[in-house]
Parts: sequence; C-alpha cells; structure tokens
Amino acid sequence: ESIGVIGIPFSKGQPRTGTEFGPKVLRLGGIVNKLQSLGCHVEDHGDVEVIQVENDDPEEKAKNPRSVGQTSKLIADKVEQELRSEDICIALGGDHSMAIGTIAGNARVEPDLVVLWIDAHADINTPMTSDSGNIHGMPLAFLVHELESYVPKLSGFEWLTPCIHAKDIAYIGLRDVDAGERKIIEKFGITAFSMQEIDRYGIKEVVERALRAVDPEGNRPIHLSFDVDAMDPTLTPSTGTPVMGGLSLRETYYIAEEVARTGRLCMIDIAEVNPLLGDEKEKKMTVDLIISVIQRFFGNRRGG
Ligand SMILES: N[C@](CCCC[B-](O)(O)O)(CCN1CCCCC1)C(=O)O
Ligand SMILES: [Mn+2]
Ligand SMILES: [Mn+2]
Ligand SMILES: [Mn+2]
Repeated sequence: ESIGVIGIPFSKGQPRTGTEFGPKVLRLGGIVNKLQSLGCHVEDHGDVEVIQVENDDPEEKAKNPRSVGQTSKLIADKVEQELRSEDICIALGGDHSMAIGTIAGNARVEPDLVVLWIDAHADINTPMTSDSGNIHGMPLAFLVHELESYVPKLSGFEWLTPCIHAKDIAYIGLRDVDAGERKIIEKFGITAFSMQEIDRYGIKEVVERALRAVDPEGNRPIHLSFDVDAMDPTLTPSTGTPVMGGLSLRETYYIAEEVARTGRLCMIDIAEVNPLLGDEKEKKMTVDLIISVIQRFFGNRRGG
C-alpha cells in the first residue's frame, strides 16, 4: 500500500513548548526510510501550515481556540487531500488536538470510519468539563454527534461539524480519566478498555473486544489515534502528561500487529511527542520506540 506522511508541528492544544518539534525528531529518527525498508511506498508530504493567532483569548475556558480551530481546518483539508491519493496517511504530531483535524479530514473520505483511541487519557472533555482548558484534552468532544449540543461553537471552529458517533470509538490504555469524561463515556456507552481491563483480560482479548465492539462486521476503515503517553513512561518519557502503569512495549506491538492484520487501517496519528522533555537518552528512546511501534503497523512482524 502507498503511505503518505504529513507533519503537524503544533503545540497550542496544551501549555508545554516542544510538541511542535515532534515531526522533526521522528523524521530525524528515520521514520520514512525505515518504512521504505519494509517495502512500503512512502512519500513525505511535508508539514501542515500551523496558525498562531494574536491575542487568542480563552473562550468558555478553552485556551488558544482560534489557533487550534484554524489549524485544525488546515489539517483536515490536508488529510482529505492526502487520503484521496494515498492508501494510508501517518500524521506526525504535535499535541493531540491534531486529531480534530485528522479525524474530520479522514471522515470526508471515509465517512464510515471507526476510531481506536490509544491513550492514558480519554481526551473527551467539553470546554465546560475540562479542569485545564487545554484543548488536547477535548478533541473527541468536538467530533462526536451526541455531544454537539453540549459543546459551544468556539471561535475558529465554525468550519467543523461532528462526524463520528460515540459507538464508533474504542479506547485502549486509559488510566487517567476525569469525572466529566467518565460521565460522558457511561452516558453514551463508549467502548473503553483501561489498563485494569488489560490486566484482567490480557491484550489479546482487549484488542479483539475493542474491534468487535466498533466494527462487528469487520468491514469499516480504522483511524488509529496513538498518544505516546499510552505507553509506560519508562518507555516514552518525552511526553507532556505521563501517567505511570502504561502499556508495555509488547502490548503496544501487539495492538499494532493486530490492527495491521485487519488490512483496514487508513490513518494513524502519532501525538504528544515532546523532545524538550527528558534528557538526550530519554528523547532518543522515546523516538526509537515509537518508530519501532509504527513499523509494526506496516508488516514488520516480530516473527519475520
Ligand atoms: N484530562 C486532562 C489531561 C488531558 C491529556 C491530553 B492528552 O491525552 O492528549 O495528552 C487532565 C486534567 N487534569 C490535570 C490535573 C490533575 C487532574 C486531571 C485534561 O487536561 O483535560
Ligand atoms: Mn494522553
Ligand atoms: Mn453521522
Ligand atoms: Mn491524548
């Protein structure tokens, strides 16, 4: 299959400088040629233009709404364009607000897509339920039909309409979910496998149940949004909101290999890499392990 890589050097969905350098360090880590060496046809389509609006005052407590909203529109347009020419797109972020644009853009091409959200966090706060006002903790709230009446139309978001249903989402890796998010997950019956379920059932069972829940017929395109903080912080320390007790390398490889096996993966987000956090060794480990995970989505199987 043909793979298109785009960079999203963006950080305004959260307060810590550094996620704007995520695309750069993943490219320097060799992501493109490591995928080409697997026999994939990979093309790097450069970076999305990011918008930094002056005096971007908070709205409904959400921070940098205009910068995030206007950048998300450019992301959606770029992803839509990519997916009309490539089989698969990998978006290198950037903070997780990037998923507003990547999912909106993907849904224009694949309206029947399902979302696997691999993350320590649920990222489904509304501006009102958020305790931080950081939009990287809200992306799914802007995308889900069932939440439309709960989410105010922020400046910069005029272009966006919800494009997925709550039942189209499955979480894997949760271990830091806010009270408001818990209520939303329960109210709308969103499929959610926390680290506790992974310990109880094992990763094989969790992946099977997650896929069966969102795509019982096994025929829907998969958008996989990977927050590197889903992995244990001993593996990916260079990220802004680390939470102990995360996915092992083997569990993460297993998720990638099983999703690859469906043959229905259409888009991957790689979110929340922050190379300014941690020392050189931690940065290198974070980047190298993420690249090794990405390779597992594209046929690099442990069994050869
Ligand atoms: N839920 C949080 C974290 C969001 C992380 C975004 B991700 O997954 O893209 O990295 C946490 C809010 N809050 C922080 C202080 C302690 C209680 C939880 C929020 O800010 O909304
Ligand atoms: Mn997270
Ligand atoms: Mn719909
Ligand atoms: Mn996230």
